[in-house]
Amino acid sequence: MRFPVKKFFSYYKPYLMLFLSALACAFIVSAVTLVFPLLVRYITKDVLEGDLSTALGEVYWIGGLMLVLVVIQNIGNYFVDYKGHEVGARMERDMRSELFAHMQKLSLSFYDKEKTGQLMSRITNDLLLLSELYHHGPEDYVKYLARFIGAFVILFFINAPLTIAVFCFLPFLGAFTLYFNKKLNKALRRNKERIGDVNAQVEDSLSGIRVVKSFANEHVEIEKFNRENNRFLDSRKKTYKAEAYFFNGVEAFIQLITITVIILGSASIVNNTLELADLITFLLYINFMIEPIQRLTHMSTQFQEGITGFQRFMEIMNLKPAVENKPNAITLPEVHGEIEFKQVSFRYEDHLDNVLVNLSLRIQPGEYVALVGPSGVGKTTLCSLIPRFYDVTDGEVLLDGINVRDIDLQSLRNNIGIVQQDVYLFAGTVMENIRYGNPAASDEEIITAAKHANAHDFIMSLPNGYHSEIGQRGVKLSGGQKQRLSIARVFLKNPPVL
Ligand SMILES: Nc1ncnc2c1ncn2[C@@H]1O[C@H](COP(=O)(O)OP(=O)(O)OP(=O)(O)O)[C@@H](O)[C@H]1O
Repeated sequence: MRFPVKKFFSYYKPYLMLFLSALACAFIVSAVTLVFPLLVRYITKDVLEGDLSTALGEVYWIGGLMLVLVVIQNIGNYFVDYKGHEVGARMERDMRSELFAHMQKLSLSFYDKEKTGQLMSRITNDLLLLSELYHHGPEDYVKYLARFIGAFVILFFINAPLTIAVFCFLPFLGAFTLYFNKKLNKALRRNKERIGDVNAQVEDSLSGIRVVKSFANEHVEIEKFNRENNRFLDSRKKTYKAEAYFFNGVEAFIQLITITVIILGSASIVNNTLELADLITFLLYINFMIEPIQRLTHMSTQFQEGITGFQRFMEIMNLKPAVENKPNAITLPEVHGEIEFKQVSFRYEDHLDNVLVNLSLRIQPGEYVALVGPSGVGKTTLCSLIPRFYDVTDGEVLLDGINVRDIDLQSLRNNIGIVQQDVYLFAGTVMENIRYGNPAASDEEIITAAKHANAHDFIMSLPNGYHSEIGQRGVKLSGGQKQRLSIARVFLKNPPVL
């Protein structure tokens, strides 16, 4: 996949002014920092080696100036830390909302394949790291590039040969960094997949906690979890190994540069081509040149983490829902409810066998139909084709004579109600769960729907009646009670096709 540069930067757009202000502050802070060694040089070279009777007064002045610079630096850093992070957090919020909205649009065939825990990991961890890159990345580049270039220019004017000697190390350091970047990218990507697996395992084990307990299989779940947890550890160990090589390699380069400066600088003093004050300044500025390179390692890790997070984000964003609206899809007028299957064949995936083959069936409005057959023969599958949870492989499904593929999805599904075999209720109150069938319904309508579903009596016996909390997935209700609520939910929707 080519890296979508335009898309990557598009998330800055709403916060451009704030972001640019933070960048400007980062630049000012760096520029101010560069002044300090120059002031030290001025004191050691010009003030203390000049007329000592006026020296102290001048030192006080310079000290005062340094204080002012410190204040500017701190205000700038405060703005960068606070507003810079805010920009990153806002972008992260936007992307998370976009990703969640996109996931909601993806078809069931996508969820058949993906693990919920993995998806949760993408939407939480990955974006967190990406937001770090979004605000720290450019800030760090501006900050350290300004320091690096500033220090290089100043050092060049102080002593060109010594500066060039230092500079000669940098291409090697660059090549070294590039080599490890690739390794780290791979390692960080693997880490993300592994933590996703851990999440998926937690999600699976905890969702099925009742089954786990009924089989007294806690040890099995612990074993499965530990397997994933250890795989994550192994993956992180590999990352740390690569990082340790990388960080220490860079450290060695830095020490080599410092030693070179000390030796060459001392030799230059002996040869009278450099003054001691200049060597001190040199050593002070060397840090300004080295620090960006030192940070480069951190920045490249941050960069890799952010970029892999973005790539994983785009992998989902680039997925098109398998079932989509056609251009100019029809919004249904009043629906009578005639359903026709015309020589329908269906398989869940290309490599799987057909579940339905050449099936034809017509259901008249007002007709009740029961499909009877062995388990797994395709009864649920057949029902799933009417609201287009999946599209037929061959043939067509018609609602009131219109191919369901030509109907606007929202309009189609608004006219169909389904009580699933596996009842799913949301955490919340009884009232909220029934209202899910029609968010605009009044309390009276909800109570009527509950009465029709034979749920009113048991609801009234709950401690808070319709306002009773039913727990995660309705755990506080019996199986039959859950089914009645889900029937009430569909009655409230009152669709032409049930
Ligand atoms: N999401 C899916 N992906 C792949 N295969 C599936 C999927 N859902 C169902 N199947 C397969 O399709 C076949 C038909 O399943 P379906 O759920 O329609 O059966 P059913 O007749 O409703 O069974 P039951 O009476 O047991 O509920 C089964 O062999 C099943 O394994």
